Amino acid sequence: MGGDRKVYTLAEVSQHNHAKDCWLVIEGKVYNVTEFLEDHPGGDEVLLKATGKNASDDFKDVGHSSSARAMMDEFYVGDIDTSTVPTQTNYAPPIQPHFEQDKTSYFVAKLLQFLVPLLILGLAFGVHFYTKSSA
Ligand code: HEM
Repeated sequence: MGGDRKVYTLAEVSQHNHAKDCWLVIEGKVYNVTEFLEDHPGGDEVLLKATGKNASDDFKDVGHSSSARAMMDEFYVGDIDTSTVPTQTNYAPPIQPHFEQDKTSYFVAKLLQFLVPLLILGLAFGVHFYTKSSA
């Protein structure tokens, strides 16, 4: 709100990280919640811990009400330069390489585990009958 809509870097916002001067970054916007710390139903501690980073997920995880969202306008001081925020909220599922790999070698190993004892058995029988008939 107000006349000067500013774009801040995360480094700038991060300076305001204590009880007497507390700024938050939520969904691309910068909020000065210093005056709100004492009144926040979730307490000042969580807000102070959410400074210096993208607090969008923290904010969303709580499931804030629409009236909580409406209150935010009051504290809005500007926007964040998103290029200065290291981790975006886009969630990338972890890659599990050992499950995605080619399964051929695993299959061959299983096949051998099954065939080798059979081969040995067959060989033993073969030798047994061969030696018997030739004796
Ligand atoms: C400008 C930003 C924020 C505003 C205006 C705000 C406002 C509120 C309001 C009005 C409530 C009461 C419940 C509701 O209406 O949803 C609430 C609860 C809560 N808030 Fe926030 N909040 C803000 C940011 C945050 C952040 C960044 C966090 C987490 C790091 C947080 C954590 C919580 C928690 C844990 C509660 C639950 C309290 C309880 O149910 O006991 N809030 N907030």
